[in-house]
Amino acid sequence: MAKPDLDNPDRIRQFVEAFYDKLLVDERLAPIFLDVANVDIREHFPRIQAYWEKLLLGENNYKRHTMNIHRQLHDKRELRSADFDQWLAYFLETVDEHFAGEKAERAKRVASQIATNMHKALERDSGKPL
Ligand code: HEM
Repeated sequence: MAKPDLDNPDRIRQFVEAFYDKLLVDERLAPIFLDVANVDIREHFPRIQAYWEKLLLGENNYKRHTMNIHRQLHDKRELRSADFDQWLAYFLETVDEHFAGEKAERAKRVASQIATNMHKALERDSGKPL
């Protein structure tokens, strides 16, 4: 059967759950979420969902400063090239495992672009390759 597209809030919620199933057991990335940032998943998930609803569905219920949040995180634990590569690999893998279509392609493109830009911005701030 054809995979669904990432085109409504319920599918975005399923995507976020499947993506974090990977992130939160990865030995490189899980400690960044659980120990460094000490995230409360009950607060974090709705924010990630709202973020992707904004980028994919044009909803306007996410109004936080994602770059500054990652800058603060980076000050506590440097976010390096290998971290971004692994984060993005799980993102692309999760989309491809469960979804297909125009929004699914858009999600992968946008995530790749933002990851690249975020990494470059952190490198610029720090004045060295990360
Ligand atoms: C090395 C790669 C990344 C790591 C390890 C990472 C880790 C984290 C962590 C630990 C938080 C929680 C921060 C906190 O609450 O203090 C967070 C928040 C978030 N991340 Fe990332 N992240 C990465 C890349 C990205 C990228 C590329 C995007 C976007 C495409 C993204 C989107 C978000 C969003 C939307 C939030 C929620 C911020 C909020 O509280 O409003 N992250 N990330």
